[in-house]
Amino acid sequence: MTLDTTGNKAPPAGQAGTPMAARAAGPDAARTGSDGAAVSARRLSLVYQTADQPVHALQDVDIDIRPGDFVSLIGPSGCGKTTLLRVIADLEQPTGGSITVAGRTPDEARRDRAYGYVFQAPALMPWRTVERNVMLPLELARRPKAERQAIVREKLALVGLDGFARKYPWQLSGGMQQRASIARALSFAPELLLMDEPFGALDEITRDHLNLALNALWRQTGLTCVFVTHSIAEAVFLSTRIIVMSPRPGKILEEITCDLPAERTLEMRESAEFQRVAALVRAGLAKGHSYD
Ligand SMILES: Nc1ncnc2c1ncn2[C@@H]1O[C@H](COP(=O)(O)OP(=O)(O)OP(=O)(O)O)[C@@H](O)[C@H]1O
Repeated sequence: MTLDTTGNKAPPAGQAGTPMAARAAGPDAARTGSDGAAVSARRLSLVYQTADQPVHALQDVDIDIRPGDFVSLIGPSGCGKTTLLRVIADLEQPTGGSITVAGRTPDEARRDRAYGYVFQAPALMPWRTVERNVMLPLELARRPKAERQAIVREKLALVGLDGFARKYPWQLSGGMQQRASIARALSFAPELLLMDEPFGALDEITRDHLNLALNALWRQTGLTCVFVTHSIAEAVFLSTRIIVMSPRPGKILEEITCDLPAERTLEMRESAEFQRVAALVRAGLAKGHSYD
């Protein structure tokens, strides 16, 4: 199965390639909390202490993300999108409220390698080939060589990079580099994929391709995705739910459901339903601007 634009290829042996419903019911099912949530937060707050004054990056955030959801976080700069992602990933400690990641603390989820994290910049090591970049977390975890090689082959195929394993990052386009960083984030077969504006630096055509490819990957694997973006079109295209945030303090302003069919096509962007959801997101963002 590749991270292609059709989502219709057969999965290689051992890859979780069943449709989401089947995966959720099977032995491979994503682990969830007792309430069934992939991520659950109550009155989550985070105040950064700075030399000037405290920064309320998150205030009283309630969130419930179900397994298999594709949730986008959208909002103006400084509304706490990255902070929320980093709290889920145990990279920041909340100063108030509670959060669980598949029923665990973020610290436990990190130790269990329950999530993969994709940054805006691919952050690949230029002196390592693509396969050795994807392999790095497995090397650090001292996984046996044969196992590492099999996983890397599988993940590179999943993101449509088979044939590029021996290339160096600088020999790849920006979109391909980001595919490699997604493959690396998937190396421990996480149940949750956290992505912080992964396609923000790409040109529009490449971004369209990556959006189609990510939609196919999500449908094929049943991963739960939390995706930060500034683009209304990208949020609507990818998501089952869009969370609109506003700054000072960072808060959730609106949650908008996107009921488009799971398989998204570029043509769908012209549809009345797509436009309707985009208008709701735009209106939500406009409300947030009244904070300025
Ligand atoms: N380490 C830090 N120390 C102090 N303040 C911080 C720190 N990290 C973020 N902030 C502040 O917290 C607020 C939320 O930042 P955050 O990066 O989460 O927002 P964001 O919505 O992701 O913004 P952007 O869209 O620009 O990436 C901002 O006011 C930011 O300046």
